Amino acid sequence: MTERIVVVAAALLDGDRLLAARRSAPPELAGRWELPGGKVEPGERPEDALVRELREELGVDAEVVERVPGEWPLKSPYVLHVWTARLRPGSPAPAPLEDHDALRWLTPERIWDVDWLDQDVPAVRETSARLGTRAR
Ligand SMILES: Nc1nc2c([nH]c(=O)n2[C@H]2C[C@H](O)[C@@H](COP(=O)(O)OP(=O)(O)OP(=O)(O)O)O2)c(=O)[nH]1
Repeated sequence: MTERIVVVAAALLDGDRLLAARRSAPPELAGRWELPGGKVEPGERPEDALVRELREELGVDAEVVERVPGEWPLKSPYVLHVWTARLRPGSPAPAPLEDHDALRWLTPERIWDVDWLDQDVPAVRETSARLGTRAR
């Protein structure tokens, strides 16, 4: 059985707005939008991996809030886990430092304005449904 590797991604929130990031690489993913994050390293807690990735990729100081239940398959052997997160007080604003060339804060009604990676669509749908439910 192939070992599966977890990619942790953030539903980074500012109030009801969600951050979307446009990939700049590799070529097959470039130009499409994703939830920022990356691979969990061996022995690393997923929450720590996410905080590390958000610092490296966006230059932010973030805290993880909670896991969005579910697991979505990516290109084998990767699977996607999503956690909600928010910026800590005093954090710099996100900037596309690595892997991305554009960022957008999306309000709930704008969530489908960007061209999400196909494999991210179910994860974004589940995340936005849960956020919508909680807000009501
Ligand atoms: N971060 C992230 N990666 C995703 C998403 N959807 C998706 O298919 N991927 C893929 C792209 C990559 O093949 C893999 C993780 O990529 P990554 O490039 O962000 O991870 P990383 O920073 O740890 O990678 P590396 O450059 O250090 O190897 O998962 C998503 O929403 N967020």
